[in-house]
Amino acid sequence: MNNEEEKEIRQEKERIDQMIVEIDHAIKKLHNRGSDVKSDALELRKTFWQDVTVNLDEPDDVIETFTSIKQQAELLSERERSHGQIHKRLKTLARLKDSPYFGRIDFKEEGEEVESVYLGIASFMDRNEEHFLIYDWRAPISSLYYDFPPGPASYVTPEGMISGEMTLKRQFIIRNGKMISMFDTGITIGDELLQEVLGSNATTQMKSIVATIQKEQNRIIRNEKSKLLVVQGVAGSGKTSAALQRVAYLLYRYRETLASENIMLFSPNPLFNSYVSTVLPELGEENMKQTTFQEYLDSQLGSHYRVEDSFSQLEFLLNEESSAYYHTRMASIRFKGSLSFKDYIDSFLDSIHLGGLYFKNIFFRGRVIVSKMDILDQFYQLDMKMSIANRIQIVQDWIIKCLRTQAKKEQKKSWVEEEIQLLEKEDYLAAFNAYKKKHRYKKDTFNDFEEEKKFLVKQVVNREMKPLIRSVKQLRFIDMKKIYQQIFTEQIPFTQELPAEWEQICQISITALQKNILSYEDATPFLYLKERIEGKKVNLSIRHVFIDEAQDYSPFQFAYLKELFPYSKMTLLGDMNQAIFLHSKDMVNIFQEDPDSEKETIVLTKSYRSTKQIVEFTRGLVLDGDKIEPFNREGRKPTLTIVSDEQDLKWKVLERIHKLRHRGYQTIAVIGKNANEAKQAFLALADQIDGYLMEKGSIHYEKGLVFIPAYLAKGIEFDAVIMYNASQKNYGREMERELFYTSCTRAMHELHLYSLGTESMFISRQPETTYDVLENYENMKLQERKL
Ligand SMILES: Nc1ncnc2c1ncn2[C@@H]1O[C@H](COP(=O)(O)OP(=O)(O)OP(=O)(O)O)[C@@H](O)[C@H]1O
Repeated sequence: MNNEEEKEIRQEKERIDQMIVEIDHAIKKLHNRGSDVKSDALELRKTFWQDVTVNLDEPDDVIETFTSIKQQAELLSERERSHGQIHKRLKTLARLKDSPYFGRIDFKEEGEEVESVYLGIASFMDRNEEHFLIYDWRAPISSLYYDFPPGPASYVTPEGMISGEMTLKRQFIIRNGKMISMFDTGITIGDELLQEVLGSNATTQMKSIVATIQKEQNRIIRNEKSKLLVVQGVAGSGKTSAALQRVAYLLYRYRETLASENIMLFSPNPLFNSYVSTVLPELGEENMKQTTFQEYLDSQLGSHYRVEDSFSQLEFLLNEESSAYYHTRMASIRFKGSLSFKDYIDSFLDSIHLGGLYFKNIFFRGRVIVSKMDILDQFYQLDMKMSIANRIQIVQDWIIKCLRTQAKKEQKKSWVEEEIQLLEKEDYLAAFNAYKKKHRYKKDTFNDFEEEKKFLVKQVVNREMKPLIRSVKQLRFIDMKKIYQQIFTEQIPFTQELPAEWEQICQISITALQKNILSYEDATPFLYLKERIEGKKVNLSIRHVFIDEAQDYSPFQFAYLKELFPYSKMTLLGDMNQAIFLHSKDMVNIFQEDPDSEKETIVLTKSYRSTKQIVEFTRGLVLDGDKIEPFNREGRKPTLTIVSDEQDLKWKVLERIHKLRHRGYQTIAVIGKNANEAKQAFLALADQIDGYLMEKGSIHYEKGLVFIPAYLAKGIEFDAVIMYNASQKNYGREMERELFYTSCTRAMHELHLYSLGTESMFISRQPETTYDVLENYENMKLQERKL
């Protein structure tokens, strides 16, 4: 190191020390303000009722009282809000104190002096609030750091483009307020830093990547224009990372108008939800709303139908090949996920304008009081030009009117008298309280016996009628199951071709519906039809929707989501090579070009997660793998161990786990092809070693050894992956390629494949140089030859 370099390091260290002093000062100041605001809020809460005038004598007084309470409540909530903001800022300052910044650029804007810009997770100003000591990584000027090497550079601000020259680009690793290392970088954002970050151990929670965002990823993060942003990225290319930093960016860029509750992330499973949940808080932002598509389906349909989940569908496809209706179901899944099926339902909807809706009788105390035929007549009497949903609305009002008329009639019936006699004391008291409320608490007793009786009669009838009215309001009088069933029983005029297996598809669909089962492939079409009849559901509060693992959505599901969030921008992230669900393969998928002019596609080809050796192996597993570029991080080659029986498998895997632990790896996954295999592996090893079994209900995972089915490992990563049985018997079908690839690409540092008998064709077709064959292999081959 020369003198100049030493001097630079010293100066940077001094600056960090100064920065810590400044941050400490800001923390102290804010702390004092926080205490004042907190005691203000506490005081306000204590004296809340002293400062409002409560007078309910006259209507005017009531209004005045109301206004005074409202004012007081607003004052209190304003104090509490600012206390919340102070608390949030204090947390950010604590993070800045630990690591004030991670980058520096010196930029000379045309015609200006050189300015040193330090980048951190949040901005920080000097005591006079005149200069930025640290710039937020999301500030317009910060994009220089991600987009350019030293040399000519420019960035976009709301006022226009600013050009100039970057004279220095530097990176820091600062922990506990002390500089650990510093590098000046060239073309990309420091290989050194990225090497260091990627070389560390996997964690059970995803980390933020703001210090090392790559140029292509930055395009995703800062994209503001596209209504539909499609990110196609290879495994481990940072799709999820980019999505989460994009959320943080949007929250910063539109902080006046956009809040975290206006952003929704659809993730592949609940485990993934918890995996990503710490990234935004780490960046000082609140988490966006998170859900899974399954959760959404369950919330809409789960209370009335047995909705099959996506994993059960996948398990069927993986395990039930011998089932009599396997091929029919495959065809059914394909067709029901397609836009043709959506068109088919639309044709059906056109036909039921004229006839074919089904309703249910409405019963009251065991008698039909509004018959399904009457409802049907009422519906079809209405003007055909009105939409179905509008007509349903009118019919609903009509039924409620009928129920109200019926309620009046019921009041005169003898059962009401009997019920009154049987009223429990509590029921009577409840009725009396309702009476008092109705008379604005001005009456302490019923006026006379007649009045009491009249009131109780009404109460008793209303009590019985209420649930009925509620269910009419929920449109439960529509017989949705029967209506949907017609899709499979009626001849529907349709110009496109139906699948060759249509007849059998109809049969299996009807059988399931009769058992009240909505298979996963039926759930979205059913919901679509239901909403077309009942009135479309749209969500207006969500402004940005993110769909991770988007390749696993069928075109039908995607079209449904687009209609559900008509005013949202969408970001889709996916990788066709990880399309584990049948409907997402070999058919038009949501990534394929469509003439949507507002759509922008960004392709990520570099894989950051795994070592170069693992990527060199995994890219051979997929068809267009030569486009996958490994990040240059060295590691061990993947290994293949062929074993002859279950016992051998158990001991070899156990030995491997011990070795991995010895090397310091803390998250190790034994990945099974399905839930059953993961469980078997767990049971086989449970008496020898501590580990967790992850099942589809699991919502988080801990450091250590996990046994997990491949589909649950989607989106997450481990230090080392052990594939429990990568045999040809287990992975011998072309349709299992993506599942195999997904499992292997979960590994960051080591990948070990075990095979009970001959290894899968996905392995044997790989160049031999990409993996090491261990132990028994030669013996096995010899035996095979002898046989
Ligand atoms: N720019 C980056 N700097 C540091 N780490 C990065 C960067 N980009 C990606 N990574 C790391 O690479 C790993 C994979 O990232 P991520 O999970 O976002 O990829 P993905 O494309 O969603 O993967 P998959 O589709 O395989 O689930 C993570 O550990 C992430 O932290």
